[in-house]
Amino acid sequence: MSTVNIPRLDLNDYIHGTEGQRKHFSDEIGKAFNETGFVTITNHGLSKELIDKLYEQVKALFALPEDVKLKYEIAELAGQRGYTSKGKETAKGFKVPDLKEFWQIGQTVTDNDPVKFEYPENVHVEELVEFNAITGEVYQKLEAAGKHLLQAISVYLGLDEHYFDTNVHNGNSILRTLHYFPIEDPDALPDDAVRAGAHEDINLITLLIGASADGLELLTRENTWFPVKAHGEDVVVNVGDMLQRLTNGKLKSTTHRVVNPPREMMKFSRFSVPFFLHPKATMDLSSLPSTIDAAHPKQFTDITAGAYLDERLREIGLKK
Ligand SMILES: O=C(O)CCC(=O)C(=O)O
Ligand SMILES: [Fe+2]
Repeated sequence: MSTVNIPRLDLNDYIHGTEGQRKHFSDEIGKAFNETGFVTITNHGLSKELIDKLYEQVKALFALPEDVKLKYEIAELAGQRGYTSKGKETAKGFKVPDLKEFWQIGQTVTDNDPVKFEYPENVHVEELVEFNAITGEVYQKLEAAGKHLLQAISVYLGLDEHYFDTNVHNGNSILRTLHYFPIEDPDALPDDAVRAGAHEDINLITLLIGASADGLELLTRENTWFPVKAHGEDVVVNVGDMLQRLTNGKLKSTTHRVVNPPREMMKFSRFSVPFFLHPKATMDLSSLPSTIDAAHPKQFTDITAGAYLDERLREIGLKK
């Protein structure tokens, strides 16, 4: 099995570091995103206490009776807010849906930005008094960490450090809390049913809490699957398709999946919480001219973030 280098980087080095530490951080994240598309991050701004509280809430949410959860599955929202039940999302190219249920939380605009009229309201979980406040706090902290990461990436790409700032401010990011449910009868599973089928993320970058649980794997350039492991509370960050398009493939949106556990572990749940960092719908994802030359011809058609998201949600079955 080939080994993959997923560097562990300290976000403090970028936010509060010396010029040398900041440059080192930008170089390392850029190099990793160019090679494997994945890094792990420490000092991301989420305390262990907040992460523990988050998981308490997430476990309580999915433990609610099915009929209560179904109250919060609202077809017009295409899974973008509230609950999405088992069997709804199917990775592109797969026939059998993923073995998961999830809940999504979106942007809260607190200033006068007219974009607020474009976003649906978040869905409030009446049964859990702390759920919305805690997930809201996690959303803000991951968004803040994500903005710093994009600044470091901008420097690596030779752009202004604040290139992404205005598009990410009040962007269409999504916090997804995920439950891979227990499989009571593994023999009854269709052959190709998995927790999360091989896919690439749609957005700019993804920040994932909970990758310390087994199961997440990335596809190497040699076409082998490699397990992604994170220490304790580290956040795993990977490139999504929007950043890959913008950089004409210089930064790689790496295929990944969540495999089923060994048979004796099938009766246990797995939880994880990815934050999909999206820009505003109006952001132009046309590849940067600096990433196109004779050796790297233009690979993607020009499209805005909003139109691209729409296309992708239809492909995975969330939007009709
Ligand atoms: O659950 C995980 O570890 C990863 C989930 C994931 O890749 C996704 O939801 O896009
Ligand atoms: Fe993913």
